Amino acid sequence: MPTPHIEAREGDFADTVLMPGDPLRAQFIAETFLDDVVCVNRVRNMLGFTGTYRGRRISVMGSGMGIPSLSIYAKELITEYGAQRLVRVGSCGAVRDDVGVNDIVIGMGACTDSGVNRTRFGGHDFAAIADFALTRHTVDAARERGTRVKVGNLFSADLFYTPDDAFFHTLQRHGILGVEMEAAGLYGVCAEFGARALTVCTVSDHILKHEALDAQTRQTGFAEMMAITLEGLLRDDQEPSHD
Ligand SMILES: O=P(O)(O)O[C@H]1O[C@H](CO)[C@@H](O)[C@H]1O
Ligand SMILES: O=c1cc[nH]c(=O)[nH]1
Repeated sequence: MPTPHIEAREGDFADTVLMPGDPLRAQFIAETFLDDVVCVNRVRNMLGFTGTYRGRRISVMGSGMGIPSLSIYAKELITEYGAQRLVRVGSCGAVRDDVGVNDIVIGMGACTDSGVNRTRFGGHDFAAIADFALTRHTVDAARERGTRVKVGNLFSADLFYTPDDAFFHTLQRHGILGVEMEAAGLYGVCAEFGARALTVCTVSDHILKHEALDAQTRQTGFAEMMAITLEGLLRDDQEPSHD
């Protein structure tokens, strides 16, 4: 059962795993939002925890940065530990005028410059999309809390330091809500191995306006994103249809 990257034993993970990029954010989420928390992975310091949220067993584990790192963990969580729902809870950069720092965006789809989904999909374009019911339940949870979220396309970049700034204007023109580095990979892995996926991000910086949150806030400052994600999962438990 343990893999080269995860030391947990069978049953240590819940069927639902939250995946921030930052393992210290995973620890913060576990300690802040979950009860009865147990640490289930320390390999490579990619911290993983299992606890309960309002009585519902939930795990949280870092994915690392970028699609290759996330793909290893997501695949193993599904095929070795039985994960059925993987929700990335990340940070992203904005390019649109109407998306600002601290806004919450939900990745209904994710474009990418990565080749991983073509590799797994016979060389063809793969439409990397979130699970619809999970998306709907999270949006409903946000509405009930009075929290505004934007739902649409993310862009999952291989390079954090994009060599050509003009590309950000292309992303803006195409309505991209946020630039991050994992969602398209998560959606591809979950499609291939049969799990349901969603990405919820808090905007940590505006790339074109040169505004940014500091590293500490990216580690511990995303409470509202966590609240709507966790409440969305409880709603999804009550109506788990794949509509
Ligand atoms: O804050 P996280 O969840 O790591 O997400 C974003 O931050 C990292 C880059 O700084 C990338 O992983 C990107 O996707
Ligand atoms: O990947 C990321 C994350 C936050 N901000 C960015 O510009 N890119």
